[in-house]
Order: sequence, then structure tokens, then C-alpha cells
Amino acid sequence: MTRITARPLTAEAFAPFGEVLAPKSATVRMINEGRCERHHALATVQRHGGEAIISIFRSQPVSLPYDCALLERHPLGSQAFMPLGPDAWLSVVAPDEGGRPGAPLAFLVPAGVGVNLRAGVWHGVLTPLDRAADFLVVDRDGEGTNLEEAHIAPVTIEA
Ligand SMILES: NC(=O)N[C@@H](O)C(=O)O
Ligand code: NI
Repeated sequence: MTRITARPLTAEAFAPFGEVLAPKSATVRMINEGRCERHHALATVQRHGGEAIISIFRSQPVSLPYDCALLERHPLGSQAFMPLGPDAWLSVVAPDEGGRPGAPLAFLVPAGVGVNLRAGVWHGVLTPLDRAADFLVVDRDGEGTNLEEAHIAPVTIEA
């Protein structure tokens, strides 16, 4: 079975798949009479028709080593995950190769950091680590099929 190691999340490494959602000095706009930093437009909500919605995902965890055998993508819209709790979590993504996922990559996402997956990006379903967790999720709802799943040869993700 293929084994991969979860790697630290960086904006550069994640750029082919989406954006990192974390305070970023380059985007700061001072608002509220100077009392608040607005970290502006860290990512864009993509949607083809339908509407952008905000949900909370209350997910059971996984633990490393984790066997990932199912990836999915949302062709009609982006999907952003922002943890509401104090824990680090795992984001699994993969390039597209002729309509199927290529070799997955696993990113360790620090506590308090989120990601926005661009429309059509292959990813593993939400994977909190070791403890159940709540995530704020911004994605697209509406007409059309916005979920495509791909069963892959299991990949074991290690710390
Ligand atoms: N299916 C669903 O809403 N969740 C997945 O898209 C996921 O990425 O967790
Ligand atoms: Ni998804």
C-alpha cells in the first residue's frame, strides 16, 4: 500500500489546490475606527449558478496513520473549511489526471487555520485529527450535481 507523510501546510504548496485561510498581513485593512484588522479577501467563493451557503460540519475524527481510499470534488463550486475548535487537522488533496485523482498529498493544517478548495479540486472528506471538531464551511448549493466521488487504491497517511 502506498504510504505518504503528512506535510506542513504552506500557501505555496497548497496554491495548486486552493488558498490558506489565516491572518495575512498583506491583506489587512483597518476598520472599526482602527480597532479591528480586516484580513480581506483571503479567498474567493466560486460558484457556477446556485448560491453560496454557510454551514457547520460537526465531524468525527480520524487518527494517523489514516487509510484514505475515497476522494471527491465539487465541480460547481469551491468549498472552504474553517475550524471552530483548538485542534490541528488534516487536508488531503490530489491533482486531476484525466478526470481521476492523481497522487494524493496530505497537509497538516495548524489549529485556527482553514483552507478554501477551489471548484473541481479532488480532496478527501473532512478529517479532524483525534478529536471530533466543528468547522464553518462555505460552499455552493443549488441545481446540478456538485459531488463527484472517486475510489482510489488506499493510501496510508502517516505523521
Ligand atoms: N459532502 C460534503 O458535504 N462534505 C465533503 O464535501 C467534504 O469535503 O467533507
Ligand atoms: Ni468536499
